[in-house]
Amino acid sequence: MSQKETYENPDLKKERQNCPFNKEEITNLLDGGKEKTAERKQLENYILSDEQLKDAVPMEYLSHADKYAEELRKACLLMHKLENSPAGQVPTLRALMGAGLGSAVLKEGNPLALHYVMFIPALMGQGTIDQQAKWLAKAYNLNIIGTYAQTELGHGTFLRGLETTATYDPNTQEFVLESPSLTAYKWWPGSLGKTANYAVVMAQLYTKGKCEGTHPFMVQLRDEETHEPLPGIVIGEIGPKLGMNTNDNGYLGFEKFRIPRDQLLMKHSQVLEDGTYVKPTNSKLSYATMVFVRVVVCQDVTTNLRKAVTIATRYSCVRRQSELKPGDREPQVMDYQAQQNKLLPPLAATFAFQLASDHLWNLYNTANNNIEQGDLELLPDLHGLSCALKALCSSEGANFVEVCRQSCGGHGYMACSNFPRIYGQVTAAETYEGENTVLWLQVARYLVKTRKEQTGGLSVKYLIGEEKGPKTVDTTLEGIVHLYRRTAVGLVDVAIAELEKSGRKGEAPHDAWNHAAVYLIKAAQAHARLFVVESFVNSLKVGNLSAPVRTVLSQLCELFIIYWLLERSGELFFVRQFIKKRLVTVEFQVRTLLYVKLLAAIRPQAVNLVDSFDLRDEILASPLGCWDGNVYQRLFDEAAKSPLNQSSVHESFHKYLKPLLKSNL
Ligand SMILES: CC(C)(COP(=O)(O)OP(=O)(O)OC[C@H]1O[C@@H](n2cnc3c(N)ncnc32)[C@H](O)[C@@H]1OP(=O)(O)O)[C@@H](O)C(=O)NCCC(=O)NCCSC(=O)CCCC(=O)O
Ligand SMILES: Cc1cc2nc3c(=O)[nH]c(=O)nc-3n(C[C@H](O)[C@H](O)[C@H](O)COP(=O)(O)OP(=O)(O)OC[C@H]3O[C@@H](n4cnc5c(N)ncnc54)[C@H](O)[C@@H]3O)c2cc1C
Repeated sequence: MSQKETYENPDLKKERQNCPFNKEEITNLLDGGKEKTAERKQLENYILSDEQLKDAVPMEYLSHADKYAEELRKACLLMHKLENSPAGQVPTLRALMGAGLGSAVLKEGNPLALHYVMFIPALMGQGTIDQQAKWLAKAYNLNIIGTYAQTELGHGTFLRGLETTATYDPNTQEFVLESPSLTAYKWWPGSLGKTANYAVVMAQLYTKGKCEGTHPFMVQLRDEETHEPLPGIVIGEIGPKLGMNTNDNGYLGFEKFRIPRDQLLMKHSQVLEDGTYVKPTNSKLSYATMVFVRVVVCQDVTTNLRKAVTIATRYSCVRRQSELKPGDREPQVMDYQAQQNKLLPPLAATFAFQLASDHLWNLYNTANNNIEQGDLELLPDLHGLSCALKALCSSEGANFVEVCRQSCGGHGYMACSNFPRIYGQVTAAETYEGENTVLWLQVARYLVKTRKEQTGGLSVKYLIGEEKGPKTVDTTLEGIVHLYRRTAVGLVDVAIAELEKSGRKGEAPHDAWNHAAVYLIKAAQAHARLFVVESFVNSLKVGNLSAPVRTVLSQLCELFIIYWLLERSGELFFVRQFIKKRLVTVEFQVRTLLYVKLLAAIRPQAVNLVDSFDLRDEILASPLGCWDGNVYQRLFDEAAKSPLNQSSVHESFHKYLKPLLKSNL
């Protein structure tokens, strides 16, 4: 490992003995190759050895404003470090923006994140070549810092309802930006409060008296020298949140603010000098920046989940509690089947989510290249799959992180355990970039359409034609995947039947849709799960894995697939075959037996598996999860940092408590 200490907790030491597989092989697999692992380690050494990037005191003890200033200081320093990075600028940037290395330095959130995650992608995806030539170099050189300002106080989900207007004035060849009401104020964009001086602003485009829908505009918000908001721009920060508190999410209002015509980002649609509007080939192309971020979110949630699982697994092997066998030494809590039931499914999920995210990333790149050439064929499948996996990884991820926290008992509730921050980040992803329920309904729309019209992209091919495959209990991995497929098809058919029933009752399509929402969401979720389990199973068939690694990954795969099936066993009733043959009970019993066996089989490798994630202590940032397992000493050391422990009696005792004690109430 990268950081062997002199001390090693004896229980962890024992866990690490006789590992049947080569941990490095899994590390390389997750990094994308041996060279990538070496590059990552070199980069981590380069960044994490810099004393100026370390926190003098834990962030929790700083004020809201001081936290922001401190994270901004480090974020800027990180940008300077890019120049001499041994890994090169692009890979370094990627590592610094994610939940891995970046979060070791910027624990509370990166005030520059939106610039890289959305502003630059929006310029690239929405700007013409000329516009990119004008702005991109400045953005890459950090001469300007931008954000993506779409959501408003009154509307986030319903983009057609956005109120900010951009009205073309052909006399001056300018757009006039206006926030016509309080609810029209932009509200939420990251980096907007204090950091950004530019933004891609989504506004309703009006020209020749007609509204043409929401479009992206490049807008300067602050003076490039003084950083003061420009006249006509009202700007501020929205205040503390559940997490990500140094991302300075902000608000923004426009008071008849004018920008030149060529600051409408015109790659897909244009407004000519005389005000003539030129339509895009597909009106949803202006939503493309969101698609990109949904893809990235899946990867980020997976990294965060790996951190949570590593912390909880190591701690569970150090922690001894209660009595398993009467009279014996207290066992490691990991030896309770109940604890394995908590921690091994999220451990398996980290692999499942990574493989599915890799698949999505490849689809994104292919689809995006095609779109650049004017071929939009893959767009519906990309939209459907990115919505499905973003919603699935973030919602399951947040639940799993919470289970990891609970599995650490009281100590998991400490801020220093790092669970609050990890949870704050993962649960945010349930809401931003498309609220999950709303995304499930987008997925359902695609599924219903595919099933009814019998045409659709690769991820929904199974909905076309009659399903084939075994109809009885089949305990092979393929057999279980087939069960997932039949469940997904069954749920889509039930949702369609509901829609048709409402239609026959005379309900309008929008009402029928609303009244079938429960079924539609279930169908979308079953579809997303099918995709994840299929990716997991298929990826084990290929690849150059050694036999021991293949064995442990297959066990994790099987465990994960059965775990979900048992969690959702009620949904098996939607498989027609099962209602007739009453096979659900048999399924449930057979699978539970297998599941319990797998818990026991994987338990001895839990620490070795999380070790193979190769997450440095600085990235885990938790006394509970450190490699050496010196949990209690580290918790004590953390407590010593509390400002309340800097004196034996706090001054407030004399001010408040002593008078109360003496008051004879
Ligand atoms: C929910 C929808 C999709 C609804 O849009 P709509 O125009 O009303 O569309 P509809 O009538 O339901 O569907 C019409 C059609 O448009 C398609 N479509 C919808 N979105 C896309 C897309 N992105 N790509 C490709 N196609 C898309 C749909 O599939 C429909 O297709 P169809 O008619 O069925 O063939 C949309 O409004 C939306 O995406 N809302 C979510 C808002 C969101 O994601 N905001 C993100 C703000 S930025 C942020 O949060 C950054 C955080 C980052 C950080 O802090 O790190
Ligand atoms: C940490 C964080 C960072 C963010 N960063 C940015 C940013 O950088 N830029 C930016 O522009 N925005 C940003 N946002 C805003 C974010 O994208 C929106 O909050 C998100 O899209 C959800 O929209 P909303 O807040 O309007 O929720 P609402 O849509 O009001 O959701 C409220 C409830 O209504 C339900 N609902 C809404 N519509 C439907 C429907 N059609 N059918 C069924 N149920 C429905 C939802 O499921 C939810 O339960 C950020 C948000 C957060 C939390």
